[in-house]
Formats: sequence, structure tokens, C-alpha cells
Amino acid sequence: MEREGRRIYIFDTTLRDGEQSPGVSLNVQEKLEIARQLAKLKVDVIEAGFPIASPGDFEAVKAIAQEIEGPVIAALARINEKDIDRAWEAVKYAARPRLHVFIATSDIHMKHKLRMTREEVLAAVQRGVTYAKQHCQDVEFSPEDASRSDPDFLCQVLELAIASGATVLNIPDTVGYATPPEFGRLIALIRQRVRGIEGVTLSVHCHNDLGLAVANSLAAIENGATQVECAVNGIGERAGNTALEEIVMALFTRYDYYRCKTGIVTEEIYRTSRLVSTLTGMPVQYNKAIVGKNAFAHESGIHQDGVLKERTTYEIMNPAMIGLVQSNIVLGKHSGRHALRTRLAELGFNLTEAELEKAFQRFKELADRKKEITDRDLEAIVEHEIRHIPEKYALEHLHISTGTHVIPTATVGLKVGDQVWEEAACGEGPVDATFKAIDKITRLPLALKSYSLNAVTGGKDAMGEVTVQVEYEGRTFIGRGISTDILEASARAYLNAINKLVYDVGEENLHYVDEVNNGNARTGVNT
Ligand SMILES: CC(=O)SCCNC(=O)CCNC(=O)[C@H](O)C(C)(C)COP(=O)(O)OP(=O)(O)OC[C@H]1O[C@@H](n2cnc3c(N)ncnc32)[C@H](O)[C@@H]1OP(=O)(O)O
Ligand SMILES: CC(C)C(=O)C(=O)O
Ligand SMILES: [Mg+2]
Repeated sequence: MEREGRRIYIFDTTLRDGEQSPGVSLNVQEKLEIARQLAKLKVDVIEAGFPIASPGDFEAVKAIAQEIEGPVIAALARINEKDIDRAWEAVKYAARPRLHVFIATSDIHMKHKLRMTREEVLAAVQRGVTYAKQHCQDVEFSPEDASRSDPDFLCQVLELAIASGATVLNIPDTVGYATPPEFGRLIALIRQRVRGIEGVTLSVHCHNDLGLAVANSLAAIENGATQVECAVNGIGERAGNTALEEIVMALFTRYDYYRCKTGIVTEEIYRTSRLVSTLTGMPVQYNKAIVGKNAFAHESGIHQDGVLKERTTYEIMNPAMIGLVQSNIVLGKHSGRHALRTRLAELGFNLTEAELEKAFQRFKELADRKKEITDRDLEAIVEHEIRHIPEKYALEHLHISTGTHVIPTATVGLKVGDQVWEEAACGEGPVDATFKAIDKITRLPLALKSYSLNAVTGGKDAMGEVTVQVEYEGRTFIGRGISTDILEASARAYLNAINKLVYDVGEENLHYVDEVNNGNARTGVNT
């Protein structure tokens, strides 16, 4: 049934504010892959990055602008000519480009951070928006820290931005300070007071420091905002941004109340969430609304009884609406390619023949060790084994000797081109020994910043998923590996991070350490 009602535009900032999450660093290929998925999800705007921030960000915005069709592609810039020029250089290739310029308007930011007076900020807004408009028809302006700004001054700034050519005014609750009634009132006030507001899109950008980002965005919608800025899984600076999946499903499920609709293909939500989690290395908390592992799980008897009798007793959303599909195909060691292809297609993965063959090999290896292969196992296989950057180092073999009264020792064989290189090392534990043996082969000066292990599914034969963060010359790289053997998963995760590093930095730019004393080039957490 086609819904009537006000259209709310979804501006996705996963690749810009989302990437500002501590520890997250995506390369150009990863950003492109997320952007392709965001286009399938049918977001209205993709904020692809902040081009002045780094050459990598510049290249990612440019690649997304060149390739992605459908959504508006936005690039962020501070309100100065250098930033705007750089942003335009990258985003100009898009069919529908947008320049997003910002400057803070709260007294605290102007005084301490910008060291500018109100008059200077007003002049910068006029100059910056006018300059951006000379490049691009579509200019979004954000008064950073709007919710802590003097409302009179804020309205003055917004009016000036419209007069200078802004097409979108975005009101950020930059530090997640506002409460829903207060933020709603601010949006109402802006709609009442700012001349020309009816001719532009009114947007909001909320942060989650008090866990109120979604509530504040909904309050803004109730008071007339028509664009919401959000990020998949709610990632972003500090406690993150408004979660895309939550705002979209709140509007969808409570259409009876909000009478608003989005253009989002909700069935793509779960896949998008998994992809962003995999590529950013940021796990989704189990009890996260909509996309958490427990979001549709019923544990207690009374609930289970209710759901069995009538699903809607305890489920306000149908899991199929976000793309969580049940199947009656049980996959195991006796399944063939047809069944695998069908199930993967049901899960939304349409693989090429070569990818399917690779997935099938990994699936069979796993089925030898595991009785039943679950959807999460399949997703993990596709996410880890199929979507990956070129592998300079591939795990050939791993032998570990460990126990309560022995020094853990690892022997690792890595395939490099058509040769196999082998090294052995001792360590504090078996994982440490494995990483040291790998370090001896790669001779890269790495620091291990974090290591985490999760079970992908339940049971004794669950697959372990290891995520590592390694630092190389000040840059962080995230690697993930899966296996029913957690030591193998650890080795795969470490190699995944190294392969990303080699791909991103470029082999010709790598610096090696001459002598790796039992792998001691690596520093960091003990594993
Ligand atoms: C609320 C937000 O999310 S804003 C977006 C935040 N994102 C980022 O910061 C992306 C990553 N950032 C970076 O890579 C770097 O900070 C860069 C490349 C953008 C700038 O680096 P640097 O030039 O070394 O400046 P640095 O980050 O140390 O300081 C920021 C400068 O920008 C100024 N500034 C901050 N916001 C603005 C603005 N909107 N317009 C103009 N100037 C601004 C600050 O006052 C400071 O100026 P100063 O050097 O004269 O004191
Ligand atoms: C750049 C702006 C919109 C921002 O991210 C914020 O204020 O939080
Ligand atoms: Mg922000």
C-alpha cells in the first residue's frame, strides 16, 4: 500500500561522521562498497567524506561521486575557500553533487575554538555560502553546536545563509545536549522566525551523548524538519549519531502517529548494518534496536508462548521488513551449490560464479567441522572470504604448541605469490606467538592496538570471529577473521589487517624492520 504523508529525506553520514568513530578508518574500496549498499538501501543523500581531511578521503569522495547513481552525493567543508575548493574538486563528478559547509555559532565554540566574534562568523557565513554556491547549486549550511547557540543569533545566521544561497539548513545538536521537547521547540522557532525558511529543506543532525539522538530527531520531524542526518548502526563521533535503522523503522512502524514516509528499502537494512559492522570493525551491541542479535529473539516462556500463538503479541515489527529472512533449507555437509546459491540469494547476496565457487569451498570446509551452517555463518563467509582486498599474504598452514607448562610456540606458513614462507616464534600465549611468527615473515613494524573475540553463533562448534586493530606508522587498520578454531581466526584477522595495510599504503611505500628479534617488532596488547 502506497503511503501518503510527508516525505522525510534520509541523509546518511556513515562515511563522514560515522567514520569519525574512534578507531574506524575505511579505505577507498571499503567506502565504495558501503556507498553501493547505501544506494541499494535508497538513502536520499550520501555524505561521502570530508575531502580536505586526507588524500584518502578525497579519493573516496571522488570515486563515490563518479560511480554511485541515485542519491545526492555530499562533501563536507569548513567555511573557507580552501576546504570548499577541495570538496568541490572531489564531489563535482556526481550527477547531483552537494557542498555541505559548516561553522560553529555557539558562544563557547566561537570564543574558545574559532576565536571569532559574532560579526566575524556572520561575515564568514556570507562569504563561504556565496563562494560554495558559485561552484554548486545545492549548498547545505550547518551552524555547528546550534542547540547551544543563542537562538536570536542562530536565526540571524540562518537567514543570512538562505540569503547567500543555501538550499538546505541543517540544525546540529553537535554534543547531544538537547532534550526532545527543547529540540522540537528550537525547530518550531526556526520555522517561525527565519525568513525564507519555507523555500529550503530543514534538516537535523543529532548526536547520542545522552542516548537521545533518535528521540530528538523525531521531535524535530514533529515540528517540521524534513531531512534527518543519520548513520548506520548509529556510529559516529563519541556516542554516535542518530541510528538510520531506528529512525526509519520508527517512522515506518508508527506511521499511524507520525504520518511520514521515507524512500528507504527497509529490506536492505539488516545487510547494510552487517556490512558496516564488518568493514568498520565496530560490533553491533546484542540489544541494539532493530539490528541487534537479540532484537527479534524471545527468551522467556510467556513471550515464546505468545509469539507462537500470535507473532504480534510481542513483535511490533516483522523481521522480514528489515531483511531478516527465515528459510526451510537446512544447509550442511550434504548440500550442493544450488542450495547454497538459493540461500545466499534469499539473504540478498547475488554472487558471481567465481565468488560462489569460493564461497562453496569455504562452506564445505566449514560443514566438515560443523553440523549445521546457520545464516550468520553464511554471512560471515561472504563478508570475510568473498569481499576482500587483494591478499599479499595468505594463510597456508598454522601449527601451535601450547599448554599449562610449555612455552607457547607457533609455526606459520604464509603463501606469498607462488612461494610459501615459514617462520616459528614463541610468545606470551598462543595468539602472541602466532602474531610474532607472522611479523617475522612480513617484517612490518606493527603495534597491536586491540584484539577481540566473539562467537558468531552459539554451540560448541560456533565460529569464532576475531577483530584486531593494528597500527602502522600512526595509521590504524582493522582486520577480521573467522574460523571454528579461534587461533586460526586470530591469524586470519591479523593477516587481513596486514593485507589492507599493504593495499592502502602501497608496497612501494612500505618500511620494513631489518631484524625482527623473535617478532618483537610488534608492540601493544598482550594476547
Ligand atoms: C562537528 C564535526 O563533526 S566537524 C567535522 C570534524 N571532522 C574532522 O575534523 C575531520 C578530520 N580532521 C582533520 O583531518 C583535520 O582536523 C583538518 C585537516 C580538517 C584540519 O587540520 P588542521 O588544519 O591541522 O587544523 P586543526 O584540526 O588542528 O584545527 C582546526 C582549525 O580549523 C578551524 N575551524 C574549525 N571549524 C571551522 C569552520 N567550520 N570553518 C573554518 N575554520 C574552522 C579551527 O578554529 C582551527 O583553526 P586554527 O588552526 O586557526 O586554530
Ligand atoms: C558538521 C556538523 C554537521 C556535525 O557533524 C555536527 O555538528 O555534529
Ligand atoms: Mg556530527
